[in-house]
Amino acid sequence: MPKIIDARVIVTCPGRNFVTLKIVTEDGVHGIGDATLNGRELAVAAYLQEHVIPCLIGRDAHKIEDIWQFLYRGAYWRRGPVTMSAIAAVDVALWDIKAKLAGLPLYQLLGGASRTGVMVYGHANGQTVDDTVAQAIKYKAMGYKAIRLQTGVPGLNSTYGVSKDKLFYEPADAALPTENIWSTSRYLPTVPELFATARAELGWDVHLLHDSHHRLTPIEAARLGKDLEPYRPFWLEDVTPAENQESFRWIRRHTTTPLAVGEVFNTIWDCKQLIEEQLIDFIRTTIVHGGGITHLRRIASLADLYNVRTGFHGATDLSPVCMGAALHFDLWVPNFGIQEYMRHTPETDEVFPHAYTFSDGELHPGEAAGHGVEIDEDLAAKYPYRPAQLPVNRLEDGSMFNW
Ligand SMILES: O=C(O)C(=O)C[C@H](O)[C@H](O)CO
Ligand SMILES: [Mg+2]
Repeated sequence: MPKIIDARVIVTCPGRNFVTLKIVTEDGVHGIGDATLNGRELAVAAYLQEHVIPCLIGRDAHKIEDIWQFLYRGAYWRRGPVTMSAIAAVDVALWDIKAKLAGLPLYQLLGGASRTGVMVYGHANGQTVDDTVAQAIKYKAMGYKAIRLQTGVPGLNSTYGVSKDKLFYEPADAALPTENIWSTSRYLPTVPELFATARAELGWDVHLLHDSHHRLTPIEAARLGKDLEPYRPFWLEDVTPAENQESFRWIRRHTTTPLAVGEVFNTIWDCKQLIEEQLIDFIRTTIVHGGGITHLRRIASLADLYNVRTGFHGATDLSPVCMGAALHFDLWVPNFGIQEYMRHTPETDEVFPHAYTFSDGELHPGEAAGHGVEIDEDLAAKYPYRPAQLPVNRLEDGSMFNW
């Protein structure tokens, strides 16, 4: 058996913080998994170091399911983003080892390729509608078949999804949370205007997406969904906070705009009702925050029964290790929808050399054995951890609000 003899956590900050777990077996094979939880990186690192790694030493690396069950079912305190990100890191590192030992790219172990490439969406954003649409035109010229549109809101100093840099977006911008101001009434009219301009300039031969980032009430979300219907969005994302899954019944009653939810979910229990009642069209929970490949397989299989497709989260805070693993999953999963792709900085790409490639609007995980992503530990050590937290939102009268 490939016995686990070592496991360690590597924290590095090549532009932003990433937490990576490396597991090593007796015969020198290693696997890596992403454990990054934006703004809470060291909580996951400590959970791994103090509570998980001691339980891994001496185990058979091939027993992925048993180790997953040990860490999830065996634990009295289950679920939650810290726990499930730690479990995901172990799970992905073990799948990486298994595929390397088999000499196969990971997607082959899942069941083989179901498609030739993974359609991704890029991020066009700008301070104004015209800026955003100009960016979207550039994305289309780069070959993207799907583009997310986010624009500044007149009267608000900053808006979710609008960045200074045009290829990267990093909201965790300070050691203590930056305070932003939010106004739903200022925001709501901007999105239909953005989509009307985008369709006029880009035409209909491209998928358009938008993220409301958990800020609307169900009835406001229903209004926005209806207003966007003429422009046929691919999806409208995270319209309301999803702790209350029943809210989506209200939205569904009013609009045919497809809904995507779930980047903040951690287990199948967070989306069970949404999927079983067919209240959503795309599930966004991804490998690193959802317990790894082993658990995402269960979520995707449940979703498939109800015509819900995958649309994995892929912002810059999900490391190239998560992206690599997600792409193997995407290439295989029967009910694939789309994959988010926000490019990493060149510094990050150098720390995490990877086999995945972009061409013609699609990513491909490559044919390297394992998930195809490595970490250069010497280079990683040159970028020490920097405290950074996500922003918070207040309404114009000072009340705390969802970010
Ligand atoms: O990419 C998205 O859709 C997001 O909503 C990005 C999130 O704000 C980000 O990943 C938080 O860490
Ligand atoms: Mg989102």
